[in-house]
Amino acid sequence: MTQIATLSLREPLDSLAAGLGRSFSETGFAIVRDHGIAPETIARADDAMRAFFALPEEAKQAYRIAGQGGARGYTPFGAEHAKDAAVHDLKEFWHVGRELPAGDPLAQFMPDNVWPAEVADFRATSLALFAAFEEAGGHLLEAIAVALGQEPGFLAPTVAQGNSVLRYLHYPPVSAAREGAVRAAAHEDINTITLLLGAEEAGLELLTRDGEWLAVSPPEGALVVNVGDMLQRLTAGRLRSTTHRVVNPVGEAAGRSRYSMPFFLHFRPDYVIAPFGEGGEEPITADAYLQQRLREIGLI
Ligand SMILES: O=C(O)CCC(=O)C(=O)O
Ligand SMILES: [Fe+2]
Repeated sequence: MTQIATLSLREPLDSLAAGLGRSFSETGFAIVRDHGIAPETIARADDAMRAFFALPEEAKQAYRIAGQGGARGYTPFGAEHAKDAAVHDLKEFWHVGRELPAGDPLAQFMPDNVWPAEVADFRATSLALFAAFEEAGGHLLEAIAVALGQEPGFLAPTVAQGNSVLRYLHYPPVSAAREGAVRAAAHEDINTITLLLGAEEAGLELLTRDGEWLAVSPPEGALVVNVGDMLQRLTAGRLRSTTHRVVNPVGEAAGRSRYSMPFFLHFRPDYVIAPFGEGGEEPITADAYLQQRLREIGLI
């Protein structure tokens, strides 16, 4: 039976690399403990996120930014759908991006953040969580580089000033769900790697190589880490970007909201993803690839 490996970020780099490499080539996912993101930082972000989603619909809509593909601020219920899916996902979300210094040329790819005036702690706590995710992600990328037979620092320049996004996700109670719609339809993540907090609340499932859905149930506070399409492309498929979904709860849980916090760690927008290994696809910049994929999911 397929198992998702559980690893500790405090393990020596070689053993972390071996564990991640194996897990990412088998399931595309791993569970990571001791990730170093402070519980207080997570709790504060969780409070800020819940306070925002509890605002009246009109207040939230004020933070929807037209023409940006949901890159920053609020994206309402019913906007995003999985590639080729006929119905929209049952979720609303908020995106926080990197804060760039004034005049940075990468600003052409990365719009400014917006902040909800109604939630005092939102900005500070979100930026603290972004930084903590980025640090944990950097460590994971060192292990991934080693797993790929490279120096630990090999991937660091590819994500320096990367176009990473912190997503606060709210899936409302499903009693009013539309026919056939699920919280998040089967999809693959677009980015390099994803670090997810909050998946203790049931629903996340991955598709195994045998074509079976396997529930992902991390212990309290652990990270779920998965490979995205950009890393799969860079490694010519050696590391797998695995299809996953969030199914609707049944029974008593259907009346409850589900909240989660994925951090989509991205390459620099101008980084050229030139696959190493045999059978890779054409080189393409991370930004061109992102735009292509956002069109497919209805965000631009
Ligand atoms: O909410 C979750 O547990 C997963 C969300 C997800 O897969 C995504 O937003 O890409
Ligand atoms: Fe995902």
